[in-house]
Amino acid sequence: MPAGDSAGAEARRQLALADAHANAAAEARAKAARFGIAELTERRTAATLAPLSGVGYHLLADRGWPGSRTAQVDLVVVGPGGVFIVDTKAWRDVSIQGDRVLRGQDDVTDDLLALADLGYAAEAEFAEVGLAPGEVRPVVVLAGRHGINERVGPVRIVGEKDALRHIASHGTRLTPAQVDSVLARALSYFPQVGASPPVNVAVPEPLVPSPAGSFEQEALLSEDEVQAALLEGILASPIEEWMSFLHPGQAKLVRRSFNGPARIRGSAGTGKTVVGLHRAAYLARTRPGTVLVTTFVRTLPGVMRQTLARLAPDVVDQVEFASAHRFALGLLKERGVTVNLQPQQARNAFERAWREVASDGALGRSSLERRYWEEEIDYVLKGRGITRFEQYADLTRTGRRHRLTVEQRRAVWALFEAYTRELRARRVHDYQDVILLADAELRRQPLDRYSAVVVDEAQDFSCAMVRMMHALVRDSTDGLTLIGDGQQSIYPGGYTLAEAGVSLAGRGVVLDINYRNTAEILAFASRMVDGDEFADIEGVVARGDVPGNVARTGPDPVIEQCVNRAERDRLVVGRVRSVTATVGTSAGDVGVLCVTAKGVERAADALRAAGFPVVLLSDYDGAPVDAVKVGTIKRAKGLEFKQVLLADVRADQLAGAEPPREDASRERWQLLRRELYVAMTRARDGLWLGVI
Ligand SMILES: Nc1ncnc2c1ncn2[C@@H]1O[C@H](COP(=O)(O)OP(=O)(O)OP(=O)(O)O)[C@@H](O)[C@H]1O
Repeated sequence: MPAGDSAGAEARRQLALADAHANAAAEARAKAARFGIAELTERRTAATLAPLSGVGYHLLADRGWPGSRTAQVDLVVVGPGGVFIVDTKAWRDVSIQGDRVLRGQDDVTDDLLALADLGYAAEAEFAEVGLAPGEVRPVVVLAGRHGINERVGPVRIVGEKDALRHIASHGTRLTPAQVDSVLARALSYFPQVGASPPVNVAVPEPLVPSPAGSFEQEALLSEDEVQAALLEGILASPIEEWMSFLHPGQAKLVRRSFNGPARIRGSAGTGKTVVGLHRAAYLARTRPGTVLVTTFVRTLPGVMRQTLARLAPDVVDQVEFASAHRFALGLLKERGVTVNLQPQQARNAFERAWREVASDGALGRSSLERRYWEEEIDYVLKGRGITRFEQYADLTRTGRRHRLTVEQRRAVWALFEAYTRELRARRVHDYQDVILLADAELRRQPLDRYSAVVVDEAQDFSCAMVRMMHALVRDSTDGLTLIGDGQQSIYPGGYTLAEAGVSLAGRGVVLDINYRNTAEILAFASRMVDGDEFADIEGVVARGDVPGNVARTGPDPVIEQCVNRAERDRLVVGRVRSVTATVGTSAGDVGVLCVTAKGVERAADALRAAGFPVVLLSDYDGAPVDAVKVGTIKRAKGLEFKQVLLADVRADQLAGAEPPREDASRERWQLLRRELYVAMTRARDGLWLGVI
């Protein structure tokens, strides 16, 4: 080969090599630019959030993405406000429209899905130590942006300048010990990332330029802004422990999926409502639509709403709270169905029907009081929505101890017909009619508004109420959660879920740690229901759940024997005075509970006369108020107080008293004892009974 040819070939080879190097360099530069931007923005986010470490937060940077060999999590922040999984995005022309995120014209919502998925997985991981699911928050920080604070699905999107305030604003939700336990879990869950792989190119090792100088440019937040944001968080009123940190069993139950209606039960104070509220928040966060939380007592939903507003402020607007009747009335109004609820006129209608067809007949002559027959119609017939005698003729009257003859059933039916005629003639409805109308309306035209329904104190619901709630979600996955305790049933009659068309098929969970009462209070209260058998909604005769664990101890309950009512009033006032004199108990921590409305009136008058602020439970909406709460036991369902006083108990109603022999009286006696059990188990620290 001529010399000129060889020189030419070498020149081309060198040129080709130069091109290859140039291409490699261009590629490396482009890659470096991408990483450089990411590094820069991530560092800026870390720098922005760094002041949080002064108030108890830990910032874990560049941790491995669990389950991935290469992906990284920019920043995991663990502190008093919970866990924040932070991903920084250098997205410029980004806009948020409803539940979608757009970059220019492109929909990039799916880019957030990986972070959302990581959030779900991390929730499960941290539930193992008891962290409530809502305390794990995926956050996207938009580099260079400010004035943004939006939520897309479970992901919060904030501007770079808003990130510090956002995290600090969660205040103190975890104690230092809980932060430590979550941190330990985070350190193992988000693994440390190893060194980067060596640069693999056939060129001399490139010199890595120092991070872009612009990093130190203008501070994102001024010193004052940082201080203000941190202070706001520190001053935020602390939440109660169980709002963020649960028993691991509870935390896992909150997230557990059931492929149809499910039931959570457990004796008083075992955290059923707590789990129900967390579950409502969790369901609201993880699926579109509204979650309905419902219960029987009219005022309880308001109280629960107040609690959820502190527990899960991010989703409280996606959860609707309504008593069964409030819900039914709302539905009927929405559908244009006329309903005229007039409880007093309904009572008059019953009175008249009784006089006309029953007082001189089989019912009037029986040994049972009129009230028994009234309840038969109210709970056994209308509570189920029975409309034909054949349905009643051989009905198993669950929970009704007294057997009825065929003649008596016929007489009940005649009374029922007469009562119904009277109601129609007056154009009025009773409480049960409201539910039956709504139930019928839902059958006529279903309602698809709710993704889930959580029923608390489900044992108070009638069969028709359960059917109505079930109709809202049918057998959908996690649609219906019934929470309750048959031992706390205080209304006559019963039914089985099968009658309501609901099948649990084994989807039941029992909670068995009592968090509320001292062992002394619980032991005392349990004597009220010792050996009590009741008809459980799952169709079995149940004995009541007994908690396996009661964590706290305290003084024995106090029983004061009073000679008359005036003395009892004085002693009630004296007891309230002495418990509110102790450190840590104020008027708002005291509940004075009565069996009768008259008792409520007396106690409230006596306390007011002694200068105590009083709020009646019938007016209480859960907003913190430093006044003694006074009300009937029925109104106190689901509530709790540090100190409870029972102000109108009779000696013969207390433990040790012999149950009556006659079936109907025995049934009533047991209902009353369960009511007293409910009242006593409202007490966290102290229980007092004024007995005549
Ligand atoms: N994991 C927990 N850690 C600490 N306290 C808890 C926990 N779970 C529940 N509690 C406390 O126990 C109390 C009782 O819980 P909750 O009201 O949910 O019980 P419940 O089973 O619904 O009671 P009831 O049936 O008697 O109304 C709560 O107010 C809370 O103070």
